[in-house]
Amino acid sequence: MADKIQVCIIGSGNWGSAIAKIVGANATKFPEFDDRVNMYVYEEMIDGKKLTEIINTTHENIKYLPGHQLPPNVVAVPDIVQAAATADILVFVVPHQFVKNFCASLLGKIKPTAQAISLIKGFDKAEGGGIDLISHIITRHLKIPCSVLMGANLANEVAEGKFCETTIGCRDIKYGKVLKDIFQADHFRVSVVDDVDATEVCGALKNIVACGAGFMDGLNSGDNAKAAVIRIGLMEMIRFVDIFYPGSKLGTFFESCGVADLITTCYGGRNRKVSEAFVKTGKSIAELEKEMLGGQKLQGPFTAEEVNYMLKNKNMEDKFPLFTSIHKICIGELKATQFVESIRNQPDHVLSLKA
Ligand SMILES: NC(=O)C1=CN([C@@H]2O[C@H](COP(=O)(O)OP(=O)(O)OC[C@H]3O[C@@H](n4cnc5c(N)ncnc54)[C@H](O)[C@@H]3O)[C@@H](O)[C@H]2O)C=CC1
Ligand SMILES: O=C(CO)COP(=O)(O)O
Repeated sequence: MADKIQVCIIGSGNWGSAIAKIVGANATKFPEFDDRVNMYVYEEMIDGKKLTEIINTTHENIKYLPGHQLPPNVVAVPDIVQAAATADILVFVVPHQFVKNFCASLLGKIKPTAQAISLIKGFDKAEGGGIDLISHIITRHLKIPCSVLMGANLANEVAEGKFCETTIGCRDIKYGKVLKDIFQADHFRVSVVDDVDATEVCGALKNIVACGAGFMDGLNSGDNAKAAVIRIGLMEMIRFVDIFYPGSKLGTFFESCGVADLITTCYGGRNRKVSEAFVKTGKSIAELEKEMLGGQKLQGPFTAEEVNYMLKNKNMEDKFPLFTSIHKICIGELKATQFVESIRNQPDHVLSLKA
């Protein structure tokens, strides 16, 4: 057993639970993997019962992915160190605001040979006025390599077995093959690329654009206006990568992590849904997140804030009018009705990214 690859999933929200269905099934299907997959669950009480106990007896995460059976070899563990201690692959899938705390708990407690993969869409503020990629935070804190998996992957649809594609960004081709084995399914098709940073940045930035799409829906501005937000959003995503992650490839935007994720999130995602309600109800985003998402977390407004923190520090807000106005609308500095006006004039930009 000891020579088999052990996988641990860190996180058990909507996406964490959906991906556990695939990872759990693949762990039993391929002989190189240990059957048992530990899933770290942030413990909470539901109707007087521990969520971990509910998952381990009913094999259903009744709070974050109700109505779906997890494979019985996926074992819910409330102690993160115990869950991860012997793992060879650590799958990070928690809302991005919590990742640093989890890394701190794991420091020095994991196998030094372990590898990580982040499914987390978001950034963190870095010292000195910039932003950090989540995979870089994981690598820096835990001193292990970290790949990423990003794509047009609304969790409920993936859990229902509906077809989609995804992108794994991995610098080591041999290891990319192992990751493909543990994540790919008939309905979940994996492409592996080596453009890791751009893959991750796409996943984070599209959540900001989805808020803009939701504002347009809330304003009843029509499909053309929403399409304009998606197009301008894509251009700002490309510009962002071009400026801050030079050497990335334009082709990455045509993978699932790019255009496809942008489209699905702008139509079917939580960020879109809550942003529409924000415009229609006048309630705050935090209030609506609580009311509408049953404990699930929004990433877009935080990401908009993190990106704005960097753009402001670099005096570059005017190069990214869509990202900037979405942030300002989220924090109440700009009215949603001023959204169109704020994105009417787009800056010129000559790309240096190559296919
Ligand atoms: N849900 C989706 O359709 C997709 C989500 N993602 C990304 O995956 C990441 C995780 O998202 P989800 O699994 O959907 O999570 P979620 O949005 O369902 O969030 C709930 C999770 O947060 C945990 N949590 C709540 N409060 C906490 C606290 N104080 N400390 C630590 N953990 C706490 C809960 O235990 C639960 O596991 C995000 O970055 C998201 O953008 C990526 C693709 C699809
Ligand atoms: O990342 C997602 C789909 O790929 C989910 O987006 P939301 O967080 O907006 O639901």
